[in-house]
Amino acid sequence: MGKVQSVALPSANDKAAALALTPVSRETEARLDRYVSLLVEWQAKTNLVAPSTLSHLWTRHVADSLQLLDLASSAKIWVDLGSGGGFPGVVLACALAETPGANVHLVERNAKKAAFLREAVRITSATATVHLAGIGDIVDRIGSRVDCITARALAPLHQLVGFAEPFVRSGAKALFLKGQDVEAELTEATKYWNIEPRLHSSRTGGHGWIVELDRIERRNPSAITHGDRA
Ligand SMILES: C[S@@+](CC[C@H](N)C(=O)[O-])C[C@H]1O[C@@H](n2cnc3c(N)ncnc32)[C@H](O)[C@@H]1O
Repeated sequence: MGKVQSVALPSANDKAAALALTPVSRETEARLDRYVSLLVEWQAKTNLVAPSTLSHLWTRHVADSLQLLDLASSAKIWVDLGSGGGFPGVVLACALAETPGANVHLVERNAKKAAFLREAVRITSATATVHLAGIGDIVDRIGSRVDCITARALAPLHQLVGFAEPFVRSGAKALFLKGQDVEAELTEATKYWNIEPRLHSSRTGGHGWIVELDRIERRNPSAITHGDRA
């Protein structure tokens, strides 16, 4: 007999706590409900989030993503790098679905995860474009009219800054969700880049930080090895 694994599903209490931290409209809540159900369904066959985080998915992942909206309240065109299971990109797309002209570009190189993202966009009717591609290949495809670029759990900060540089040079803001090692990552990043980061502590508690960047200039091009680029 095969072993039956019990999975702790997202709880109503967790959802209530998340929406108290980051309130949304009823329409957005309905879209997020559909997204979370789909994610739980797919999680059985594709690893979209760490299984240990499934029981507090709303606070750990959904609210973590939603908090970015207040830091770029007028942004309409977003690019989420390494979207994986859709954090923060699909959550942002659900919240922006009623905003005229809004679109979220979801960049993901893993075909299975990109398929999940397409299905999530379809069932939520969110306005988003899924790019099955490596980050280095999509800069030209997306074009320069980008208001905000995001990434979560993708790469060390100095690499993220490199990914974001062409967009920020054209006027976008970068918002990176980071963990407790943010100071060390900033120290490393400033070896390669002139940046003036603004740090926001995460509304969802823990040791999370959001790094906000409005300006990126390369400090010493020869210091960046080829392997740092996607
Ligand atoms: C650890 S997951 C994080 C996913 C999501 N952002 C989150 O916070 O839950 C990183 C994701 O980035 C994708 N990824 C890594 N490097 C990439 C690249 N160069 N281009 C596109 N996607 C990439 C991986 O396939 C993976 O799905």
